[in-house]
Amino acid sequence: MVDIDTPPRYSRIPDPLVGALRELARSRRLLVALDFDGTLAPEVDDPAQARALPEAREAVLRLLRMPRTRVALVSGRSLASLTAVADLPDTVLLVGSHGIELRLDAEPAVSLDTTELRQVDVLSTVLGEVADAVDQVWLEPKPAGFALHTRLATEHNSRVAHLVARSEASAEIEDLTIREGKNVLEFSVRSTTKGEAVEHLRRYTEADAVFYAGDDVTDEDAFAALGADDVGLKSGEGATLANYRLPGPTEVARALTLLADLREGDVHEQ
Ligand SMILES: O=P(O)(O)OC[C@H]1O[C@H](O[C@H]2O[C@H](CO)[C@@H](O)[C@H](O)[C@H]2O)[C@H](O)[C@@H](O)[C@@H]1O
Repeated sequence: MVDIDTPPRYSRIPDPLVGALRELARSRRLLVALDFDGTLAPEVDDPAQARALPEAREAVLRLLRMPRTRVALVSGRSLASLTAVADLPDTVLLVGSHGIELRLDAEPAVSLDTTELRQVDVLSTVLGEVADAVDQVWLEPKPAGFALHTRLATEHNSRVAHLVARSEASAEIEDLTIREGKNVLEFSVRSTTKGEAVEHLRRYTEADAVFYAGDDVTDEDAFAALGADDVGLKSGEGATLANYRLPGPTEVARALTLLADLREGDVHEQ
């Protein structure tokens, strides 16, 4: 068994979270569901350059090799983008575009109907005009929509781009899903949430307990889907429904290492 009192490896993890992870590690079937940006990977200006911290990646790889343990990445990124930056074995379950795209032990599939395809075209035009007109604002395409990035724009330009994009896109498309994230406004012609994704993953993996870690507003839907036997961990600042919080990806990586250590001890004892 692991001696979790050994400093300094786990010293930055509060005792209540250590206790909760210890309980979680004893679950028969465990699902570890993780947001990517801001949770496994520190935020960077170019989304293509984001990478999980080495310690987080190592913990994920260890958890992936354990029996009765599944690991899922639950991201707002498109599946293609998530696959590229995550660079993990095929045994990881992937949820992209906030639940629209799934890769669960099989080939990914997402097919938009003709109305949705037309709406994506309209979005491309409307949001493309906003991105072209405002300095340092750019569009990231996704299968069912776009992310309007404003990280490098001035605060004023960012606000203007968000306002104009929101109002013009909503005027063109009824029931458009718009989500605000960190320096990003996300537009999708299909509505799903990370909460629905976690529920789906729970059923799919037949998990008795779920660990979910995330940093952004869209992760709150996932935290809301957790039950009494689950553990929700917020990475960084901001209001949250999660029952635990750590300052950022460095500490999340530490918590994942602890979970892997505890689970390794327990799965071999069971
Ligand atoms: O659900 P996530 O895995 O957290 O994905 C949310 C969005 O992440 C990416 O954008 C964010 O991270 C970028 C890289 O650090 C950063 O430059 C950007 O400002 C952040 O908003 C990604 O590009 C989006 O598609 C995701 O929806």
